[in-house]
Amino acid sequence: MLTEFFGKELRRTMNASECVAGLRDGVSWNLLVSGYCQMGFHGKAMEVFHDSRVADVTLDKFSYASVLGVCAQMRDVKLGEIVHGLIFVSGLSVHEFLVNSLIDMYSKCGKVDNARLVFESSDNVDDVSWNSVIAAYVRSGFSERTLGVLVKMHKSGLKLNCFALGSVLKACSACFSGSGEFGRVAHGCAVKLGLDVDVVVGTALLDIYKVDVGDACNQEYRIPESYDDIHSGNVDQEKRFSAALQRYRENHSSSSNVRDSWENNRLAKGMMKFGSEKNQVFGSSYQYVFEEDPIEFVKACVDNEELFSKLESPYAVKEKEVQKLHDDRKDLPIYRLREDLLQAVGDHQVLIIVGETGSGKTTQIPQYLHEAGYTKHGKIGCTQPRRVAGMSVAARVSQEMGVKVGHEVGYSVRFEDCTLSEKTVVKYMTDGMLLREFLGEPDLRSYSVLMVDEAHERTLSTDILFGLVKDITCHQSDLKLLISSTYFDWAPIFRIPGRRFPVVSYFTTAPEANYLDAAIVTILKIHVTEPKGDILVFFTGQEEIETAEEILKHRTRGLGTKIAELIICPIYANLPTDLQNKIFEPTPEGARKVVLATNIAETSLTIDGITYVVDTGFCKMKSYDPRTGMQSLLVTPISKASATQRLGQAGRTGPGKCYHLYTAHTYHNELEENTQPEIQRTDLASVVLLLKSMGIEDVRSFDFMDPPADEGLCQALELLFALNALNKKGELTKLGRRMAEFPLDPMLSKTIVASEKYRCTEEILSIAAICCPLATLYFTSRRTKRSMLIKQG
Ligand SMILES: Nc1ncnc2c1ncn2[C@@H]1O[C@H](COP(=O)(O)OP(=O)(O)OP(=O)(O)O)[C@@H](O)[C@H]1O
Repeated sequence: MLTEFFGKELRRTMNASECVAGLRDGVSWNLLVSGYCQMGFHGKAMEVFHDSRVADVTLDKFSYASVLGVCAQMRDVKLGEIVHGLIFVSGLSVHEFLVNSLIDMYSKCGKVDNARLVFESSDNVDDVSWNSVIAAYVRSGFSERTLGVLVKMHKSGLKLNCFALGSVLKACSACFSGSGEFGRVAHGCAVKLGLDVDVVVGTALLDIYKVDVGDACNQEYRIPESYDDIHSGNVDQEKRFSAALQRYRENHSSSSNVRDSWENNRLAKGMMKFGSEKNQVFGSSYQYVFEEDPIEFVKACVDNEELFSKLESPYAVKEKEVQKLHDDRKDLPIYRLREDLLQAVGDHQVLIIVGETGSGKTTQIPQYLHEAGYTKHGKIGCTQPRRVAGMSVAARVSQEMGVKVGHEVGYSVRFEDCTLSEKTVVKYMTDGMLLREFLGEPDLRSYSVLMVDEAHERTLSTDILFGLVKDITCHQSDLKLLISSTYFDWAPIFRIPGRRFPVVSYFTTAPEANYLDAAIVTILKIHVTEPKGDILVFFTGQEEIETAEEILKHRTRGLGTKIAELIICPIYANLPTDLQNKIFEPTPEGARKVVLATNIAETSLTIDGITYVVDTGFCKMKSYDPRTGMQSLLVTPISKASATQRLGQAGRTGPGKCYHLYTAHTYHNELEENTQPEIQRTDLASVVLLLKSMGIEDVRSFDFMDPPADEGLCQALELLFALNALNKKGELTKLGRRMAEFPLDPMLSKTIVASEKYRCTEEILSIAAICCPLATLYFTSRRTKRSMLIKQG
């Protein structure tokens, strides 16, 4: 009734968007989709179907079946594949009802192999499925395969319907030219099932016998005489079947063996003869026997002439690349403000720069300053909270400047210094590395500009840096300090409005119970339904990333060639650099890359081609309990600032979409504005040791942006005293100075220094490397190891 009502309503309005505007629940969407399909308004049906996806409504199996019907009628296999993907993702592919619709759609669109795959990979097939796949084979002219399915079906005890039987008989006539036992079997079946009186079946039978009459080699088929009681008009099934069998037995003795006849038939088909049949062929006659299913070949390379005509000179390619980089730089929102920015930097010693993520702060500002001559009297240093960001930004900037990484543009991260002291003028580094430089060069004389990037992340090192550089700028008027962040307002602010590419944000309608599952479903949904573009997904850590990788591999393997290839690239801090770099490799044509990342990929990292971002809404955060002295990593909801950063990753190299796996209500009401500064949730012993080694005696009066709790500071002082790093007066001891040289927890530093005395330094170094929380040792998870062992048997 409702459908009817909707039908009338549709007829009246004929405007999907009007109807959609009023839709509230899944039932209405389903009615509307089915209604349009049934009434033959295919365009409208597809419009509503598309709108339902935008509204993130999951349709029911009937709607999907209707849409598949439309795809079949429109022969639109691309759309059919998308619907197939949606069905798979929504877990509806177990319904035999939809299996049959899929087989039908693929067969009508000429994708018989896909139809077969659906049929073979489904556990829930019924006689309709068998009949559908037979019809698919016949439609595509695969006569032998048809008969193969028929035999299997017969063995499974399932019944043919009249359409499928008609198809089978057609296949017999096409395949065997009337020579086969299959034809007789099929005819026998028709009689037994009472289907030989059906118009479709009858016509097919006539076809078989027509072929027979024309075939001089095979005289074995004859139309069975009437075996019904003509006078009474009764149809006697038993009699029909025994009559058909009798004919079969009569002819069987004279006929050649079925297998022989089949082989002869195949041989005759596969034999290629040259010249006229009557003429003598010179030399011995060659026979070429072709395989049943020809192997398809693809041209590996164009011929030389074609190749040379297409080949561009390497110089032309290089020029094009340079031109593109040049054009890309001009497209950035910051480009219009270049002169104003230089003016502002000239006018103010400290400047806060506020701009959307991806507007060009990190890559462009150091270049503008270099071009304006700021590097004549010192370097430009730019700090990053993470090493991978420091390395990749340096690579990008050196590319844009047309120089080698490590020469004019370099980077310095823990364990890797890629700079030349006499040549490097633009230096990207982690904030921790700049802190280390303070130890050797307390006034930072070698720098003319310092840019503290991503300051809103409030890492421990960034906070300490602030206190130190603020102090230096008071005495050194020629050192410029730029702070890139939306967080601060204690200095003049320079704003860069606009984002290079738009990003559409989506929230879930209800909270997700399991964000890992939700992320997997979202990835698969994007993969099968959305246009070209790579995906970046944020998880909290290595273990989660590995689990997601395993599940994704398992699920996509199950889909075989039905979907495009999905290349999975994990990235987390402990992954070796060469494996981390895989995320930057270009995605091959026709495939899609999905980067599974921790918040390592949240800032300053541009992965070319990322169009979709999936934000799970959580991250792992360091937490410290001063009472127990225990440090731990806790899974915590991210801040709004983090969510904005994550979203920004989708619009760096093109327009994008960001799927937040939490509700808009959660975003507006439950997420903190900013991440809590690390200094307030960490063990302060190493901070105090570092400050002491820099000559800051009264640590409590240091200009912290957000001072840590007194309790934490006292505990840190006590620990350093217990380790003999400080004396009774709170001054740094000789041992303390040596300990401060190590970028480690003071307890580990003390252990290493003490190992000298006990002559076990080598062993202690190994132990310290394992204990260090940021150890670059690469562990595979227990799960991966277990699966490797299972594979090895
Ligand atoms: N490796 C790269 N490949 C392609 N494009 C890049 C690359 N690095 C940077 N870009 C381009 O330069 C733009 C500016 O990047 P940049 O890191 O300077 O932005 P930002 O304003 O500092 O953002 P954020 O605050 O998130 O670091 C990017 O949006 C992107 O279009």
